[in-house]
This record gives sequence, structure tokens and C-alpha cells, in this order.
Amino acid sequence: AMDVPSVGTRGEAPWKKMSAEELENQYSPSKWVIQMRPEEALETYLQIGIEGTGMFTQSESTQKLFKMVTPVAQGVGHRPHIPEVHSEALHGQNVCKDESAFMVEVLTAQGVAVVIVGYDIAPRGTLDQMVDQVTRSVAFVQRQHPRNEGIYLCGHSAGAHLTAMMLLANWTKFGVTPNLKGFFLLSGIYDLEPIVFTSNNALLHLTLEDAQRNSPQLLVALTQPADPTCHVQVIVGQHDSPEFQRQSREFYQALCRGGWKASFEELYNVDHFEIIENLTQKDDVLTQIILKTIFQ
Ligand SMILES: N[C@@H](CC(=O)c1ccccc1NC=O)C(=O)O
Repeated sequence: AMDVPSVGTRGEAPWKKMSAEELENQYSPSKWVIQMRPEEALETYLQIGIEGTGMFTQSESTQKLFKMVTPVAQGVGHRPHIPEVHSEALHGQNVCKDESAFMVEVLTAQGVAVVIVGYDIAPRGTLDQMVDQVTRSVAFVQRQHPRNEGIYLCGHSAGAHLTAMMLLANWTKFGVTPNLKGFFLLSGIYDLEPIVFTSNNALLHLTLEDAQRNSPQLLVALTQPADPTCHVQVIVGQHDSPEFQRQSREFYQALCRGGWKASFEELYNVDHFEIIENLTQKDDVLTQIILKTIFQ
């Protein structure tokens, strides 16, 4: 019989047929940038981070991007305030929560309260601990702001993975059910198994079991959406690597099969990093998606 390549999510995962070198490439976002050399991208985006707003200045500089936005009631004399930032932190080896605050102003200017969540990245924290820290942070915000009009979670790259894990959280353990209205999952990974076989695992030390237990791609099929009206937007850059694009598309498909209200978008002409770079600007495509979703 002819060797017909499998289509969609059926059949063997395509990464299993890749050489070690090719797999490493696919899971190194810096190798797929379009405007710079890879080393330049690492320096620009991963080492010094994206320029901050100065709002959060205590730079412990070891945490990862994960942010959460909460629309609050606007009224005369009622200035939205930004709740205390957690000093907990995730698996990103790269960007810290302070550096992730660069996009808050465009949201706070519209009356949206923004919380940047930190967590203990590897090797300080295990992936299970990071997921737990983020879960507790979301529960904390709900407890502090029980009358919020809705909580939207947003994460990029490894942060999108942690954010996606919140779709599967068991909130009963935390004594509170967060008022989750929407998810923005940007250039994320949702099946962690291939990560085990890349250099990304040098600090993380994920076993196959750890990877499976923390793979939303595998878990969404086994869970019912708590709130079927909660909108999950899976968004990937046109110039993200083919593996990152496949992960986003297949996660979107899994969400649809699981009964979630999901949508998928490939953003034109941006790579893994550029996708969030213009979140400081009101007219940016992604900024507009976020604002329209919150204020619809
Ligand atoms: N630092 C590496 C890999 C990296 O940043 C990464 C790899 C897999 C999944 C997420 C990653 N980064 C962002 O959270 C690189 O891009 O060269």
C-alpha cells in the first residue's frame, strides 16, 4: 500500500517521525522569527524581555508571561485599580511578570483591571506546582473580587499552556468558582509530550507521565465544559513554526469536539514574538480582538 500521510488529528503525531534536530527546531520559537536572526530574537525577547511600562518595577526577572484581565464597574470617581501582583511564578525560562506588564495600559485605559500572575519557573518550581500556583491565583482574584463582571485569561507561549490548564481546573478544591468569561490562548503548546524530547526539558525534567497529566490536548476530551458560554480563542502567528501551528489547530479541534465554544485564528504576518509585541497599541489586531471580546 502507498504511504498516505495522515490528515488532521487521526493517526500518528507527525513530530514522532522527525529527527531530533528537526524536533528541536520546531520547538525553538527563536529559530522562526522573520525580521531578525535567532540570536537577536533571543536577546530581544527572551533575555532582556519586552520593555515594561514601569508600573511593576520590582524585577525578580525569572518569571513567565501570564496575564489576566478583569473588567470592573466604571462609574463617576471610580478609577479601576490594579490588584496586588502575586510574587509567585511558570515554566518559561524567559520573560518575567514585570516585563509582561507592558500591555496593561491599553486595557486599563478602557477601565479593565489587569492582573499579571507570576509563578515559580523551572528549576525552582515543577510544572505541577506552576499549574497549582496559577490556579490558586485565579481563585484568589475571584475571592478578592467576588462581584467582578467577568474574568478573561490570556497567556502567550508557555503561558498559553498554563492558561489552557485553567479550562480543566477543579475549582471545588479552592472553595470558589471563578467567573471565567473567556480565554485568549496565544501561540501556545497544548500537547507537552514532544517537549520531553527537546532541550526545553533540561530544566523542566518532565517525564512522559508529567507531560500527559499536564496536556490540555489530552484532557479536554475527557472533561465537560463547566460553562459552555465561555469563549476560548486559540490564536497563532502565521510565522509560528509548523508544530506550533499544528498544536493550536488541533487544540481548537479538540475543544470543539469537547463541546467548548471555541474559535481559531491565524494572525497574518506575525511570528511567535511579534504576535504580542503590539499589544501596547489600541489599533493592534490582537488588542482589538481582546477589547471587542471584553466589551461585546
Ligand atoms: N528559548 C527557546 C525555546 C522557547 O522559548 C520555548 C520553547 C517551547 C515552548 C515555549 C517556549 N518559549 C516561550 O514560552 C527558543 O525559542 O530558542
